Amino acid sequence: MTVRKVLRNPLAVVALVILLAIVLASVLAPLIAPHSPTALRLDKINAGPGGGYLLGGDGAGRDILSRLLHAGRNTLAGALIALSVALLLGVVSGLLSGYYGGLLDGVLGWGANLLMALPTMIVLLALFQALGSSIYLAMVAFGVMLSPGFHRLVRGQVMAVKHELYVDAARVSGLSDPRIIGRHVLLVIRAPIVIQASVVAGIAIVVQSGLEFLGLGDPGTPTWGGMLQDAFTNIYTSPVAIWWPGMTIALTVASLVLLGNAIRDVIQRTERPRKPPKPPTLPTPAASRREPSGSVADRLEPGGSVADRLEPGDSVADRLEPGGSATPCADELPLLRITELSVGYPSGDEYRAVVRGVDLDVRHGEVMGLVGESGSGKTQTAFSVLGLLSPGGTLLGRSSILFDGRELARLPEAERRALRGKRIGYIPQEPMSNLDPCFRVGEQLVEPLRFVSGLSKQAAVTEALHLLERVGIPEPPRTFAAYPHEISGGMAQRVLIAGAVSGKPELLIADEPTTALDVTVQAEVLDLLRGLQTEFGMAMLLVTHNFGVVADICDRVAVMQDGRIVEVNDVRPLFARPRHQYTQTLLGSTLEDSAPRTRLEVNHA
Ligand SMILES: Nc1ncnc2c1ncn2[C@@H]1O[C@H](COP(=O)(O)OP(=O)(O)OP(=O)(O)O)[C@@H](O)[C@H]1O
Repeated sequence: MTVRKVLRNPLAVVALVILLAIVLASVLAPLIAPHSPTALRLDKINAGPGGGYLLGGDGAGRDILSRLLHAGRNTLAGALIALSVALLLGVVSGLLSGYYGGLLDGVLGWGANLLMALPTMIVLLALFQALGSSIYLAMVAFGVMLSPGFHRLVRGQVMAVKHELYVDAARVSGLSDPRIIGRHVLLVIRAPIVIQASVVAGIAIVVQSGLEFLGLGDPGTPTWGGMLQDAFTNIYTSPVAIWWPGMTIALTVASLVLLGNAIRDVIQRTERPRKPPKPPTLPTPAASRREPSGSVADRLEPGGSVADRLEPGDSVADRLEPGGSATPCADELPLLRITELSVGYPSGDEYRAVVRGVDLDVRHGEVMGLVGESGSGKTQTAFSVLGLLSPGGTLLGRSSILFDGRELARLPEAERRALRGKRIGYIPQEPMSNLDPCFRVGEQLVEPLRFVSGLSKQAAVTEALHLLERVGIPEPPRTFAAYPHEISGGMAQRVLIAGAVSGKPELLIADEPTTALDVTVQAEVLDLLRGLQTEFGMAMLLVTHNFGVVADICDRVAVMQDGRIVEVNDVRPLFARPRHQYTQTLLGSTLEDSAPRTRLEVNHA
């Protein structure tokens, strides 16, 4: 597909043809060169074209055409060596620096700066002096000297994309760092790498030829630079001879840069195919591992949706049916026990605590709401459980997060990653930004199913289609084959919900899962979440600032203010008799904002 798009650019086609012709002619030199590159004929010294020498003879009476072809092999091989070394060192070190940062970034950055500070030409001349006249060795050294350019470019690009939500989403789904770097990061930054690579290849040819023009390099090996030197020496006797190596070098370098530009343009173009390829067919229920449990549409009978249940005259407390709270017996060990959780970020010489001594239990199979105004620390609490605090964020003091009896606060990253996506699922706030725009929806579901849940490719596709159907996507195969920009926000959130429950987690963390959606879709998504939670028996920690959402879906609720939890209670008594002044104020202000809720009994309780 990319090749076809590149070929639509006429300049790129010309560049490609020239480059291919030069490379092919060089590679096939032993077969197509009319003479040996070293054969001498005294009568052809500085001779013009003719007499079997198509481009004439050089200062020693050798066939210029044959030498030009053989020289191409050596010069292009030298450039390839320099480019490979620069790419390998620069791209790998840039990826590691940008992705991991910290000390590694410091050390690699220092190395890159040191290399950049060295005068390239002088280092290469010293190398020729010390190691002899091998141009290939010089090109290895030149590649090392060029690698900081790639390092800086890649590091900057990685730093720009590594905090994209879809990279976080890949991390939350439990994918390993090498996989995230290779698939979600490297793929996005390949365009600038391509253009830089074409420029570096051109520079390598020019520098190599320059060194040979100065008389360095092996005089016995034909090269374009060596030919330039010979022609320059005889410029008054045979002025045309300098054209051939000069033109060849200029054409090769120009073609490389033009082609690199065209490929970059194609890669960068965000345009997606209008018509997606034939989507996979939905397997029959009999072939599936799980019985499809009916679409959301089936389950949303008239009056059955959350939206339908919200009558303007209803109070929130009324909507909570007696017995709706699934409070397990008190002595059961909770699935998640957070104690004395404090999270701090560096501020000057000390840490500024944004979560301060939070104690919170989430029991097996219950939905725990975490509410509070913006900035109260809800997301930081949830991210502490996921192990995904922003850089600099640290658990302070005696923070403890026990998940199913395991201490997460001190768990090595590899073991934490094994929990994410599998035993702890996550649904983010902004559905669109959490899907990688470069991949089809289906691929983004299949990937964690294969690499986190260990399914075969076919089984993962089957499972992904069933998940899409389960979360109420009307035509799963079509959505499976669509790119994120081709689906609506509500559909994207359903896709992310499908991804979050794909590992059948015991705990689902949802951070404002309905905030970015319009009201009707919000209600459907809440219905879906409740349905999935009941079906899979998952516990859920639901971060929200919306008491309506709490009333609809939560069993218990914890209220956060300024990094602390000020009140925890079952939903019904909390709405009926809020104990803490802050809860009363928050509840009051929420009710004032919302017309249907202004007549709630709790407002006057
Ligand atoms: N990377 C960071 N560096 C420093 N402080 C941060 C960082 N991320 C969050 N904070 C601070 O942590 C506090 C709590 O943020 P958090 O995102 O948990 O709030 P929240 O209750 O989830 O609010 P919202 O609903 O707006 O997301 C805020 O004061 C915020 O400024």
